[in-house]
Amino acid sequence: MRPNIKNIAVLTSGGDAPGMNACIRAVVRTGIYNGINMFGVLQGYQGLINNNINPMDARSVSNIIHLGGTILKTARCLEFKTEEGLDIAFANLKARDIDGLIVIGGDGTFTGAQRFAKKHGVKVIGIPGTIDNDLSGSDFTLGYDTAINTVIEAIDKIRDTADSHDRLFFIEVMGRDSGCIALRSAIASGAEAVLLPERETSVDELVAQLESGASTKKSSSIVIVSEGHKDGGAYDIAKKVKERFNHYDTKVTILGHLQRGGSPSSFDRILGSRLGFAAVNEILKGSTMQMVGLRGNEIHTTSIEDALTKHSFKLENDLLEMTKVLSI
Ligand SMILES: Nc1ncnc2c1ncn2[C@@H]1O[C@H](COP(=O)(O)OP(=O)(O)O)[C@@H](O)[C@H]1O
Ligand SMILES: O=P(O)(O)OC[C@H]1O[C@](O)(COP(=O)(O)O)[C@@H](O)[C@@H]1O
Ligand SMILES: [Mg+2]
Repeated sequence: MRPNIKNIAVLTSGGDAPGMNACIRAVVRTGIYNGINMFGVLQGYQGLINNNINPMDARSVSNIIHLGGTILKTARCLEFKTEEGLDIAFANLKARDIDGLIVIGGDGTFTGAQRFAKKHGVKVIGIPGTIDNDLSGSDFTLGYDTAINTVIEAIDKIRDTADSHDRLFFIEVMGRDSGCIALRSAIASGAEAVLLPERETSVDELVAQLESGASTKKSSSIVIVSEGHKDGGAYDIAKKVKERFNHYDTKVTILGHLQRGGSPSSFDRILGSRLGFAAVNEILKGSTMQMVGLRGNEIHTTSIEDALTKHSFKLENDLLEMTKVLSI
C-alpha cells in the first residue's frame, strides 16, 4: 500500500549542473501526475531555512528542459551544517505538512540530507547532480556529460591555436578531488597527457612523455590538469615542466566556471528526466535516505550512505592506459 504522502518538496544544492532543470521538471510533473502537491525550495538548504518554499504546478516547469543552471537557484549554505539550521529547516517543512524531500546535488548535499533525515525523520531521496561525477552508485552524475562536451569544445579551439603557434598548453579543468572530467576530456580531445588527483604523475614522467613526442616531430601538445592534482594547479605544473623542457612556447588556460553552464546534452536531459521520475516513485513507495542512480543503463537505488562512503573514484583505468598509447 502506498504510504500517505501528500506534499513533496524539491531543491537543488551545491554547484549547479546542466540537466538539473530537466530533472526538476520530471520531479514536479511525476508528483502532480500522482496527485501530490509539489513545492519548490529556492536556493537549496538556504531556502529551507529562509522559508522560501513555493507551490509548483505542471506549468511552472514549462520550457526549461533545455536550460542550463537551475530555475530553483542553488547555494552553499553553512547554516544548514548547524543543529539550529537543521531544526529551522524542519519547522518550515512541517508548517506546510511536507512529508518528502527530493534533493538534487552532490556529496555535500547528500551529507546534509542524511543528517536531516536522521534527525527529523523526513523522507529524503537524493538525485546525483554534479559535474564532478564523484558519487558511488551512479555511473554518471547529472551534468557530467555536458561538462565534458563543453570542455572538449574549448580544448578543440585551443588546439587550433596551439598547433598554429607550435605551443604547449596546460589546460586546467574542474572536478574537485575527482579526475573524471579530466580523464574523459583527455580521451575525447586527443590530449598528449592528463594529470589526475587520484594518480601520482611525476614531472619527470610528464617531461619524458613530452620529450618523446617532440623527438617524433610533434609540433604542439595539450596537457589536461585536473584542479585537484596534488602538485598544484596548471600554472604550478607548467612552471615545473618549463624549467626542464623548453621545446615549445608554453601557455596555461584555466577553463573555470564555463564548465558548469550551458544547455544540457541529450544524455543529461534524458538522465535528469529518468532520475526525477524514479525519485518521486521511490518516495511514494516509502523509501528514504536512498539515492537513485544510473548503472549500466538501468535505474537503481543505493543508500545515500553507500553513495558517500563507498566512494571509490570512478576512474576508468582502461582510459588512463589509452591516453598514453593513443598520444604517441
Ligand atoms: N555535514 C553537513 N551537514 C549539513 N549540511 C551539509 C553538510 N555538508 C554539506 N552540507 C550542505 O550541502 C551543501 C552543498 O554541499 P557542497 O559540498 O557545497 O556541494 P555538492 O552537494 O554539490 O557537493 C552545503 O552548502 C551545505 O548546505
Ligand atoms: O562555484 P564554486 O563555489 O567556486 O565551486 C567550484 C567547485 O564546484 C564544482 O564545479 C562542482 O562541485 P560540487 O558539485 O561539489 O558543488 C567543482 O568542480 C569545483 O571545484
Ligand atoms: Mg561535491
